Amino acid sequence: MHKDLEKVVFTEEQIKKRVKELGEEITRDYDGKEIVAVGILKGAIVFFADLIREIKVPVKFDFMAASSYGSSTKTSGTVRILKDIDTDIENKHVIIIEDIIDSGLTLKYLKENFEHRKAASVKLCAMLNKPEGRRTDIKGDYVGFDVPDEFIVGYGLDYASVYRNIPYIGILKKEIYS
Ligand SMILES: O=P(O)(O)OC[C@H]1O[C@H](OP(=O)(O)OP(=O)(O)O)[C@H](O)[C@@H]1O
Ligand code: HPA
Ligand SMILES: [Mg+2]
Repeated sequence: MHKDLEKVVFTEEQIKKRVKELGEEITRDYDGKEIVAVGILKGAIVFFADLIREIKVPVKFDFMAASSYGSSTKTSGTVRILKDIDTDIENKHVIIIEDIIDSGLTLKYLKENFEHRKAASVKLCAMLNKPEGRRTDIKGDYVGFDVPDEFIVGYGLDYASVYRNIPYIGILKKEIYS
């Protein structure tokens, strides 16, 4: 285990199995349709790359960069769009792909933004969900695992831009950020 982690919460094997199941569920739900998968940079990139290979209907990729945490473990409360998609999503079936739903502020903002662009449907897919962090009523349509109310890193999730390349998911030691 990485020396800065307090605990591993999901191993590489558990992640792989769950991602495959999510891909199968999405494949069933979108039978006969084409998906526009929008990955939210940077955190979602690892999950995005794994998930789209488990989806067996046609998938177009796009990316949006949003940031609300900066170098903190608490949300700033303001979602900044740093890069927009370049696909016209009008009448398209969009799945927004995220690493984690915590306060829910990022996804609430993005979902409303996408609906204004007249997508045929907008669903939310997140590898992790932290129910105790929630500050809005947003809910994921496809969720990998629930995590405890701790600061999580690995599998794309960072603290101050570090730890994204850890291939499993763990709890960061409090002494690292307090
Ligand atoms: O539900 P919320 O409280 O809004 O938190 C979730 C969002 O916060 C993190 O992104 P961050 O802003 O840290 O940017 P990053 O993806 O580049 O790390 C994470 O990747 C989600 O996008
Ligand atoms: O627990 C978390 N870890 C990393 N990034 C995050 N963004 C929201 N919550 C988290
Ligand atoms: Mg993010």
